[in-house]
Amino acid sequence: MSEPASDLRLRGRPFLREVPAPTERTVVSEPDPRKQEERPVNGKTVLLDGLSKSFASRRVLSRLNLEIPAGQLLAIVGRSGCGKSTLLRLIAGLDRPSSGMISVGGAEVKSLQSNVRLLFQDARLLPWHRVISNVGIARTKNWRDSAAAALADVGLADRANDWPAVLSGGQAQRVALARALVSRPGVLLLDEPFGALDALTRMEMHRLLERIWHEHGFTTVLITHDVAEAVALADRVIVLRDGAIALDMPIDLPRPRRGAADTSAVSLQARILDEV
Ligand SMILES: Nc1ncnc2c1ncn2[C@@H]1O[C@H](COP(=O)(O)OP(=O)(O)OP(=O)(O)O)[C@@H](O)[C@H]1O
Repeated sequence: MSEPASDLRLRGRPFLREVPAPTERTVVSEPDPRKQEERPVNGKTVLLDGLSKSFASRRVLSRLNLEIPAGQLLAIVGRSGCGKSTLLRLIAGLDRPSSGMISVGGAEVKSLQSNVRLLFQDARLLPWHRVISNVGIARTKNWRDSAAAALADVGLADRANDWPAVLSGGQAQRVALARALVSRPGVLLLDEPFGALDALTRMEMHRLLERIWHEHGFTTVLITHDVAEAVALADRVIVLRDGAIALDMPIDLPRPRRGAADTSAVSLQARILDEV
């Protein structure tokens, strides 16, 4: 089937654009609803096929089958210890399944994937490198330019020469996000990335993630304990329980979303909580 002309045009767009001078306003700006259809397709499809994982005799994940289409923002919720981080580590290639298979963009995951990036609750910046060097840590060709563009994308161009120690928690997480974006990932895996942030910073980070995800089009898997966060951000929410998928629910709310002000969001949250 031939692709729509708009898709072809957008694929030609540079992934990390030069953006106007960063300000807090740039960072928290919401996606323009008029541009909802103009999404680039840079994401990779993630496929889990009969995926199981056990540690010694304890089975944590049991024959999971799941297709995450390219560019989708999927949230995974579930009780502590249900296997969320284990699943993310398997997708990233940090660990190997006990049985079954994972593929990213059609290629089986057998080791660490260069087009998959993982973000944790703590930013994990190297304290002996300045911010720009942390972002460009892979030292690819023209790393300084691409690191500066990624920092501008998260609204921190003016902090390039700071040390990580002087950043706030939210700023450090934005630097970690820039470091993930600089390699133009096909898949971004987020393991409770906003869990340690205060409520206002968390809301800012939600809008930042939504904008960047919308503009770049990578596939995103977000792990969260926070059902409201899952419904606010995701296209689809999965509940993991007893090593299996207990609920797989699309979130069809229009973007930008209004969070607590949206009564449909609240009823979706209640349905998810019933299954957790
Ligand atoms: N390397 C390991 N060796 C042995 N057991 C492990 C290992 N990693 C995870 N587990 C076990 O697998 C189960 C799932 O752990 P996991 O960290 O994936 O849960 P989680 O859903 O992410 O929990 P939380 O929400 O508390 O972070 C737990 O019982 C944990 O003890």
